[in-house]
Amino acid sequence: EVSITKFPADERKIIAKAHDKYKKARAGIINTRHGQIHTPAFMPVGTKGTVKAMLPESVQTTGADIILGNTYHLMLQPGAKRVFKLGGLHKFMNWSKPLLTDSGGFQVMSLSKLRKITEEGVIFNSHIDGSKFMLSPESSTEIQYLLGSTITMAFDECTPYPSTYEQAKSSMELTSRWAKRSRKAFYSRDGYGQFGIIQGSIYNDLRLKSALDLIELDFEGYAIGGLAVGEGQELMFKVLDYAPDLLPINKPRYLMGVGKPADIIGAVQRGIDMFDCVIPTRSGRNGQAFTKYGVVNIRNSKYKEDNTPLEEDCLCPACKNYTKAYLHYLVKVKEILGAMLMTWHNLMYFQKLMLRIREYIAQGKDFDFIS
Ligand SMILES: CCCSCc1cc(N)cc2c(=O)[nH]c(N)nc12
Ligand SMILES: [Zn+2]
Repeated sequence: EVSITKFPADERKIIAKAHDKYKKARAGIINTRHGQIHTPAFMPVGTKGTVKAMLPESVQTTGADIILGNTYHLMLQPGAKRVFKLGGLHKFMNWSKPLLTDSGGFQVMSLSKLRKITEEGVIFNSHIDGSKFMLSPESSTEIQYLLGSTITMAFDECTPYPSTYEQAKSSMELTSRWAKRSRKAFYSRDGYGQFGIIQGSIYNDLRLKSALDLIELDFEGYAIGGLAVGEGQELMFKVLDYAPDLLPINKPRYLMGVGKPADIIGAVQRGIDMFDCVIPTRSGRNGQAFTKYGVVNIRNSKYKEDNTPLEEDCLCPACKNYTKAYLHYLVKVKEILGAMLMTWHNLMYFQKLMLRIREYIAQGKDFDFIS
C-alpha cells in the first residue's frame, strides 16, 4: 500500500534544498496575440497538430495556456503551405490559444535516418517515405510563419551529450550563426515572438558565449537547449545553477524537453519559466499515472479490483467518474478510452503542479510540497 505521506524521494531532496540556495523563482504573465501564458508554465506537446488522445477543449480544461507543435512533422505531413491555405494551425486543429513550434532541427536528428549537416542547414530524408528535404534557418522560420505559430523557435543544432569541449564549441558557434539568420528571416508582428535557443552543452564559457551572441539579436524570449539529452538531473541542475542568469531577466526563459515534476521544481527554483515534455502524455498512454502518492503503474495487477480513484480530490474525468480497476482494465485491453483518461489525468496533474508553484511564488513561499 502506498502511504499518503510518501512523496517521491527525488522531489523531497530538491525541495529541501529550496529553502536555502534558490531564490530565483519567478511567476509572471506572457501576453501574446492568442492570449496570456501564466508562468511558470507547462506546455503539453502536440507534435502532429494534436495532443495525442485529447480533444483541444479537453486540453483547455486542464488549464494549459499554450501547446507545442512541430515544424519537422507538419512540414512532411500535411505540409506547411497546405496548413497555411487551410487557415493556419490554430484553425486546422481548433486551438485558439498560444502555439509554440519547435524549429525542427532537433527532430531531424532524432527521427530521420539519413541526414547531412551543412553550413546552409540540414539535408535529410523523410522518415515517412524517404523523400529528400532541407531545413535551414530561413525555411524553418518560414514554415513556422505559415503554420501561424505564436512563438517561433530559432533554428539550432542541439549539441549531443556527451560532447567534447571542441565539439560543443563548434556546434554552439553554428547555432549562433543560424540564430542570426533565423532572426533576419523572422517576420516580426505584435503579439508574436521568436525565441533564441542557447547551446554550449555543460561548458559554462560556451553557454556564456552562446547567450551573448543571442542577446545581441534581441529575441522576445530565450530557450536553454542541449539539456534533457541524457546528461541526468544532477548535471542538468549544475548547468541551470548559472545558465538562466546569463539571460535577460525581463524575458521568458524556456527549458526545452523538461521534464518530470522534480525536474520542473528544481528548474523553476533556478529561474526557468516555461517547460515542455512528452512525459505526461506518453507515459499516460503507457499506463503510468502521476499522483501525489507517486507514479501509479495502472497495469499492476494489484489494481484489478481497486474500486477507488487515482486521486480522490482530482477533478479530471478519470478520477471523478472512474476507478483504478476500470483504468487497469482499459489499459490492459488497450482500449482507446484508457489512453484518453490516463492522459487527461496526467495533464491535469502537471497543470495543478504549475498552478501550485505559481501560487507559492506569488505568496513568496518556498515550495515545500510535502503536504
Ligand atoms: C516539441 C519538442 C520541443 S522541445 C525539443 C527539444 C528538446 C531538448 N531536450 C533539446 C532541444 C534543443 O536543444 N533544441 C531544440 N530545438 N529542441 C529541443
Ligand atoms: Zn485525475
